[in-house]
Amino acid sequence: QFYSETEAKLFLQFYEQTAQVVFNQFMEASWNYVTNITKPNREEMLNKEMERSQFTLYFGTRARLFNIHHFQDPVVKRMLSKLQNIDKAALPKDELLEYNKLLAYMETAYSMGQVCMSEGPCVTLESDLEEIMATSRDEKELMWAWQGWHDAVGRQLRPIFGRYVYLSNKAANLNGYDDMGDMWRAVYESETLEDDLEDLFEELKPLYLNLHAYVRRSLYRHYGPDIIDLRGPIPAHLLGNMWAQSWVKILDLVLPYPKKPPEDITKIMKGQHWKPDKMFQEADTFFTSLGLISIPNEFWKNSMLEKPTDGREVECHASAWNFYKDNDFRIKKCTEVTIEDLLSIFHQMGHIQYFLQYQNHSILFRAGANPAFQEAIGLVISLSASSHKYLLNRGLLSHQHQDPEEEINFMMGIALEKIAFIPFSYLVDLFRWRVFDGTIQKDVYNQEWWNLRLKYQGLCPPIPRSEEDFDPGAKFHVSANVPYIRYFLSLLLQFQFHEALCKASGHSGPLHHCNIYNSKIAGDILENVLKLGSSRPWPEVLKKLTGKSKVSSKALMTYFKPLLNWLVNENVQQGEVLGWPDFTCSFEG
Ligand SMILES: C[C@H](NC(=O)O)C(=O)O
Ligand SMILES: [Zn+2]
Repeated sequence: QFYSETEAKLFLQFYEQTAQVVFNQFMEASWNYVTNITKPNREEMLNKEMERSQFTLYFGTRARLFNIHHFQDPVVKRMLSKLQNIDKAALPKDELLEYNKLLAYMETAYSMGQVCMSEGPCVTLESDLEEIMATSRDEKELMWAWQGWHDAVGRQLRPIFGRYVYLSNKAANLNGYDDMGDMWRAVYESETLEDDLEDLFEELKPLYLNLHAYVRRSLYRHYGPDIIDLRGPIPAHLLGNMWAQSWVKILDLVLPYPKKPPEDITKIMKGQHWKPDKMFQEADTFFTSLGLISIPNEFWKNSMLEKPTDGREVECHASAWNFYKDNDFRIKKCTEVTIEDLLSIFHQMGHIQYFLQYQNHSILFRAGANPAFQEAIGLVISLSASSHKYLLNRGLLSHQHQDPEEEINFMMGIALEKIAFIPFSYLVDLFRWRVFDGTIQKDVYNQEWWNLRLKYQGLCPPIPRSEEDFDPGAKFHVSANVPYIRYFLSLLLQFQFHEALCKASGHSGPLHHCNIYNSKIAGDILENVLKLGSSRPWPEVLKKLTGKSKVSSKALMTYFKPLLNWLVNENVQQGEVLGWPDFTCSFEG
């Protein structure tokens, strides 16, 4: 029999009270594990995960008894429909336990990954290998670090990834989805998501192709014709980053006006004796300057802001944590004193601000309007925080103004982070969606990964890869079962938000000059959006913020227009070929 709407409301209240306790205990156990990877902590985390799943199964099954189509109250309907997706808790107990062990194995293999020299010490990803990828200009050394990491981690995931896919899809089917990719996409509540994404990517393609051609020329000048084919893809180990997803660390190689190098902000931070705490305070000050909420004291007490030096094994990949309990929000980050880490802290603090703003909502609505909103908040603030105006008035730059050439150098720096990221943030889930829907079978996982890396990013593996390897597994989010399309969408949303907030704060002039620091008007608009959590459909929330309800590439294109003009002019002068008609990798001769 079906229950009335009144009974539904009582049911949801009961859920509310019990959920906080169960979720809090699970978060505590997970936190204890990733900040101290030991067997006992792993067991405890698996236990609490099982308890949470039992809880979700109990309430999810009962939520399905309500026939919400007859209900009037939209909030009750939205809450019940969220409750009805019970994700992996739908699996039979034994398979659920196997699945949780698989997930823990994959994420731990990544976090404990290291590369050992033929004789002597082993090095970890954060920050030894990332440091090499960022600073070495020796192709052979870069090859060693790249291959070492991809072999060490990817090959551990290869044998079990097929089973992970099978169990993921079974869980998705038990929730009424075709496969896990279908379930991941459902969170965006859009029938046309995949087409919209493809359209957006096509709109951004000219920007990426021009940057790719320009950077390829610079790398050609440094590494020569044996390594770089001016009509071909770029070897993936030369871009300053283990996954070639951000190219900021090779700015020195690609600087448009090398006679006017930007000031080294990392050096200035170190000269001013910045410490991780000060970096987090800096971000907190930005948020409070907008009239938003300051981070509570618990944050400082409970967070892990630096890599421990007591020998503990930890998961270094930065993340923000909600403990569903009075003001307990934390960040886990192996912070280094660098400008990149300062901006990454703005990103993580954006998550914390969202947690703070929606903490009085029903637990079912304590999420971003969609996952891309969660990622975009911190990025919007860091767009202002990376502006010349902000850095100057915070004493991190000393040159009073930027001449047109210095401005192009500045925009190149931002482009190496944002434009380089376009194809990578798009293809990671393009790959996984096809693995989940069976288009990509496990005997061709690696070559299909590299087909996408070639097609969208114009990259090649630095050395021949085989089906012994599993290179996508060398990326955190694949090992940690974290969807990725949210980063592609947040790339666009952050510029839409930035443009709207800049306009509201009274900014005039080029978008890349805008800094919303101290703007209470901008803060007020942002607060009204963040407070909603996931209680309203995200197009409605987007319209509240920007006046439009669709994700659009327009604001990003506006921001980079001056640089695109410069790039097109430069590429025409150099007679560059856009794209990679020679689509073979250099080692293929
Ligand atoms: C962009 C994404 N950021 C994050 O995980 O916080 C990444 O690191 O790949
Ligand atoms: Zn994030």
